[in-house]
Amino acid sequence: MISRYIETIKDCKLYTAYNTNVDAIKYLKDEDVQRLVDEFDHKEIIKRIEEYPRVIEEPLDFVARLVYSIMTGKPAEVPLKDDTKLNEWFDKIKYDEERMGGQAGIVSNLMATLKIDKIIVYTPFLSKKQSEMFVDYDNLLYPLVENNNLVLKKVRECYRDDPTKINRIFEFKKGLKFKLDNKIIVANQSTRFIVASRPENLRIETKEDVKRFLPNIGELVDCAFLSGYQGIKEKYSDGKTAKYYFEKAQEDIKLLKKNKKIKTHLEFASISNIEIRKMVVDYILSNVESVGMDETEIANVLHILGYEDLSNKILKESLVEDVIKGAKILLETFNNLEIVQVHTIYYILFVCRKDNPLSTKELEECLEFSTILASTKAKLGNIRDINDLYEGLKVPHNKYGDLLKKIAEKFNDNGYKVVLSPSRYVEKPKSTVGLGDTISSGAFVYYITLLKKKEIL
Ligand SMILES: Nc1ncnc2c1ncn2[C@@H]1O[C@H](COP(=O)(O)O)[C@@H](O)[C@H]1O
Ligand SMILES: O=P(O)(O)OC[C@H]1O[C@](O)(COP(=O)(O)O)[C@@H](O)[C@@H]1O
Ligand SMILES: [Mg+2]
Repeated sequence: MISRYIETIKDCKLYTAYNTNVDAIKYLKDEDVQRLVDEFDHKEIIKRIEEYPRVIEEPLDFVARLVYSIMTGKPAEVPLKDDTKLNEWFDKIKYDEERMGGQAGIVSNLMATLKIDKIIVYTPFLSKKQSEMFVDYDNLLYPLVENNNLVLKKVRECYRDDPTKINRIFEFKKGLKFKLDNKIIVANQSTRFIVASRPENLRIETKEDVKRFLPNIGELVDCAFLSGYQGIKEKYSDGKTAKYYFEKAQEDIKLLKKNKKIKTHLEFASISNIEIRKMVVDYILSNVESVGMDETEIANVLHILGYEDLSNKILKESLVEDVIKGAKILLETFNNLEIVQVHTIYYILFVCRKDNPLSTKELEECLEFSTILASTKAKLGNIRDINDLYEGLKVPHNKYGDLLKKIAEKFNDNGYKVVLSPSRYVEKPKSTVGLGDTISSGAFVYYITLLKKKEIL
């Protein structure tokens, strides 16, 4: 089974941009969280949770949002104010591990390890340390312009004198316990809380030299996996605005598709700034063929599109029926979209129009492959070799799987194909950061290669 999956994707050629960073990971234990909350007045933490800070401007904001994430069992990402003192406060924490982070970085390493034909990755910051986070395989290349020509080189040979962007990741396990204002808080889910650094001089863009060659890069690949737009700020000190960067990002997609109609995927992320979230929808979602997101993210998009009740219901009740309704709304709203992929703890879902060239069985195969990738990464912490996937395969589908599949099948009507694969849920995951990127890219690459085999690409 695994060898068949790997054989299927081996011809795929992928472009990915924009975000890479170093994830400094702290695996939180009960006593770490207790010590952290005890540094502050518990009543102040509770008050700050109610205020729901959308940027971490001081340590109390961080503690409040982390506690909220633990209480709700929901993954979250909150940007950190670009401030030296605040960074120093976070640097005092002893992290357990450093790893490749960012959608483009994670997807590059995963696909290079799975031995797909070619990955071209572009990222605006590429320090020596960052370049060394990439796996050292010949199928993973970086675009450079030399003597006015586009050249592709191994990423590790392409580093520049750039800063290294470090995100701090706080992983917590189901059952983690601490006391807040005399109440015991227990985590009902294992997940991660991301403190995302937002350096002022990091611009989510393709620099002019490489940008000129995007149509050539598009010709060299079958598809593009794009993400990192959550890192765009509303305003920069040099007067540039989010609008400026979103217009450029939209241009990039058009340039990639100029010479060859490649398929593009947007990987959504948790975007706390509502204006930026709206711009990702207006400029990017409206230009791609595929989108991947988690349950909270689809709820947030629906909110932007004016479906407040459905959005709130998804956030509160997590019903698969509502998520499917939401996915159909996205397909109705955006003609450009051909496939919507949503991942949650219990399932991974594809919703597409009835005329999608892949059969429901083929669509299910894409999802099945991605659940194995997710369970492997959750169990081992990382995928270092194709043979690791046998570990993921040993993890059974979760106990709600049959019920969820039956519900999803009911939505397979005249207009749509709805396909669901239950997750292979790892009870005690080694880590959870990057699982969403792993699932989405696995399903997307598999989808693309099946289209390619049918000569639709
Ligand atoms: N413990 C887990 N076992 C298998 N799959 C898991 C586990 N925890 C999370 N997942 C999957 O990963 C995504 C997370 O996606 P984000 O984009 O990072 O929120 C989750 O929806 C599950 O499908
Ligand atoms: O928003 P940023 O700063 O680009 O960072 C994105 C973050 O999301 C990740 O790519 C993980 O995403 P998922 O857990 O959703 O797969 C981290 O590695 C990274 O720290
Ligand atoms: Mg994600």
